[in-house]
Amino acid sequence: MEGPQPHAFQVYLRLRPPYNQSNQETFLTVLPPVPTASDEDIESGTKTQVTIHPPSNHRSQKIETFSFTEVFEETCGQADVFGRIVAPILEGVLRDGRDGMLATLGVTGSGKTHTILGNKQARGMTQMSLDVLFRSLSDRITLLSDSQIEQCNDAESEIMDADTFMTKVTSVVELHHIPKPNTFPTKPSVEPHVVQCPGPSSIKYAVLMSIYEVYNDKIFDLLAPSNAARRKALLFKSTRSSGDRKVVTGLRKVMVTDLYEALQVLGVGQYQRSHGETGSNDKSSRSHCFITLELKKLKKSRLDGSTKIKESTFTIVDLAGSERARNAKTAGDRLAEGGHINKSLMFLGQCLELSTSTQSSGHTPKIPYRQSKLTELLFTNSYNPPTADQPQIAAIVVTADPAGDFNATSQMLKYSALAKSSVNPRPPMQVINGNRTASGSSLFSHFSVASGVSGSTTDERPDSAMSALSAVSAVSSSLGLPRAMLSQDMVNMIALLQRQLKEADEKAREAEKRLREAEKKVDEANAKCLEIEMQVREEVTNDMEQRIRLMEKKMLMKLEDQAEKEEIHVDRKLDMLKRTLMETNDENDRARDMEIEEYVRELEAENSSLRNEVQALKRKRANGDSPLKERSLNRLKF
Ligand SMILES: Nc1ncnc2c1ncn2[C@@H]1O[C@H](COP(=O)(O)OP(=O)(O)OP(=O)(O)O)[C@@H](O)[C@H]1O
Repeated sequence: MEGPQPHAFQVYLRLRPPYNQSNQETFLTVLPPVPTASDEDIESGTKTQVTIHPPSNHRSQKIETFSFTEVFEETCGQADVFGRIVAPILEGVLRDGRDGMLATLGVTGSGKTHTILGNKQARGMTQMSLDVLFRSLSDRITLLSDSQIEQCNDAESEIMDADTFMTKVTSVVELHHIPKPNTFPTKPSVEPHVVQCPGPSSIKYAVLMSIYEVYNDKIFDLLAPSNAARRKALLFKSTRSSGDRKVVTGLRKVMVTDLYEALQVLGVGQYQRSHGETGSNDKSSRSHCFITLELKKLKKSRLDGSTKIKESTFTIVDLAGSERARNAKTAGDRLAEGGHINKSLMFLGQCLELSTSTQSSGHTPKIPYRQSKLTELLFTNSYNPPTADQPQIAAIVVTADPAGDFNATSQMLKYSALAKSSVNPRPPMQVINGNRTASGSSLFSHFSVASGVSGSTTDERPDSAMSALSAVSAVSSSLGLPRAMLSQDMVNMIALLQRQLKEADEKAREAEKRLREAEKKVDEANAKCLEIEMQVREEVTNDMEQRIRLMEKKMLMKLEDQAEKEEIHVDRKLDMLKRTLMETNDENDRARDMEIEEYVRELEAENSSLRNEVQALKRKRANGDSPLKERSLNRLKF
């Protein structure tokens, strides 16, 4: 079954300031507002184009120009980006009940996360959006009742208020990772952007916040904490109310009622997001993160008291950055993650390229967004399909580092720009006799322009055939002389030069055609290389996973073996101990027996001496001696 028609995006370019203030060489130049832009744009000075100049040692010296909805230069701050891009989207979500989406796309380290989440000093688009949202809704904010939850939840979501959520997560999420109010940056201010929500004050709003990530092409809930190894991937499917549009099911959604609660939930989501250190960024996002704010507009019917719920969603997406394994210096898990990231971004590139060419050409080709979870989510899930009276409001901010990786940045601009053109600069021609005087050079440039000798590959060039007559006129006016003052020799020479120029022009065109063909082949070869790189990455990943499983199995067997040996060893030791104990017991018994024998012997000796004594006494009595008397006499002796 065919899904809904995917949408197209407004595409902005944001350049990041240099990493350090030293004079780094940059390859991007922002062009002044162009006359082809609307009058309004020229007045407000909106810049929409950049050119990219390859480094001098690069294979191709083609200078390319890319057009965007607007280009934000290095000096633009978070407030500028918010005011120009995000505030209008929020206005559409809050005031008109439309769905909106904001995503950042770029090479790793180019400033995607900085734009979306800011840093310790400055807020990002998410914090500023939440601030505007709660300021605008102020006392209209409410919680959904149980029956309302049932009414609007058919995606198996687990909906709860912020207090319940915080008590559930504090046992899992380390407490110091949950932000405290005094740790939130409050700048830049969002003062001018409060939106007036239409309708009577009886209309209430509930805000549901969910955060999930696409990691290795699987969707994981970032608000449902669980052990990384046992994380359960969520399903992306159609539900009763979503029709043929798929939605992420089984998400935990938190009803937030103020900025503080929302920022705490955001903190938990960020704590659980997959990050890693790469050679290009010390805290690189290893997943695509989706922050979703669902606005439920509750309107009570005066007739039957029932509540009508209208929904609009604002989705903020922080995409992981594309990277070259060589630059990112990744290995193992990081390399496999990088493979998945690059693959999903390659599919996104294809879809974007097709959707922007659709915008400029007017026809609607099929966009292959079903190739990955990321493109499916970005192109269909984040909001309801557009209709004639409800066009989508979706923006992609492409972030670029003008002093970063030239190849990766140029590739990124190529597939995200709304329009592009290129110029192949040629080595400058020598003026006859090498005398390049001021008038000589202006004469030359006049020839070049008049005869269409420029490197442009666009269709600006007029027909290269120029009559000798007009060439003579052009030269005479360039020299500021009347035509009649030019000698016949000069006229002949101009005609000759003009013919040579025409031939050179044809040769140049031919060479240019061949160059374009060669470039096309190089592009195709690059795409093929990328595809092969993806395949190899996948094979390496699978191979590695298999090896790890095998190693785990071997290790397990070794451990079991070791445990068995340990057991036998312990048994033996026990036996020995028992024996020793028994032997010790025997020795003790023997000692005790000897003691008893000794004691018995002593007793027997005493017994026999007593018996002797008794015998002696008996004998004395028999002799008439009284032993008692003898004793008394003995006593008297003392
Ligand atoms: N416009 C900017 N102004 C000031 N600092 C910036 C800007 N953009 C990026 N940075 C800083 O550069 C560093 C890298 O930026 P960030 O993490 O946003 O890159 P990223 O594109 O999200 O990278 P990855 O894809 O690897 O996650 C951060 O320290 C960030 O604060």
